[in-house]
Amino acid sequence: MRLILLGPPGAGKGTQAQHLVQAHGIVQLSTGDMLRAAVKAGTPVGLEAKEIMARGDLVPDAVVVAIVADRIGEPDAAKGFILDGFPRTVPQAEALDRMLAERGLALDAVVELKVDEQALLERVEKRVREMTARGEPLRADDNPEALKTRLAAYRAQTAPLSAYYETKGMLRTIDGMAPIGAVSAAIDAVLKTAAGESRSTPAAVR
Ligand SMILES: Nc1ncnc2c1ncn2[C@@H]1O[C@H](COP(=O)(O)OP(=O)(O)O)[C@@H](O)[C@H]1O
Repeated sequence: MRLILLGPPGAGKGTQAQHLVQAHGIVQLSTGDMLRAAVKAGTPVGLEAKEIMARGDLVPDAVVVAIVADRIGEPDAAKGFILDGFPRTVPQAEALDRMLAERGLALDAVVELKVDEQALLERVEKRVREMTARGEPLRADDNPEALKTRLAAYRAQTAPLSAYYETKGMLRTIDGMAPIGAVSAAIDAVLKTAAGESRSTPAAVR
């Protein structure tokens, strides 16, 4: 199974990706995690991304597209993957379509978590308070200023992806304000339908 999780920062993509990893035995590919690892390791990509990420802006498309193209070719991604944080722009979505087509692969679903903005701010503030209380290091972009920039980037560059996938008939929208378990159940229900649809498609028209 190959799917995309869409939703603004704090929508619960990471939490739901964890559930999907457990339930479906597929890997979570988080471009945010990959970029943070590159920053930590001080690789050329990390050096390029560091300041951009700390501000809350988007890393250039070419950089993330190259990372994802490499990553989906790894053996552990062969059974399927959840893309978390990618694509984030229409050009990234187009690049993803091309790289999947080249490999003869297709997406099963695009799942969008809908949440209201006030709740997002509260969720991110809560995450920061909890991490601070546990003595865990904060992310460089876990501050009010960078969060504002991340939300603005989401609205301007990522929100248009809903229409992009809606037009392709792939978008499934889920209420991300429901309790965690209810959101997971709703995602599972959507994926069952998506799997049923692809099974019922005759091989000849695939
Ligand atoms: N697909 C992407 N395109 C461009 N930049 C990205 C992408 N994925 C991650 N990033 C960079 O990494 C940062 C953190 O991403 P992520 O961990 O997904 O954060 P969140 O979902 O909490 O906003 C983003 O603000 C951006 O700078």
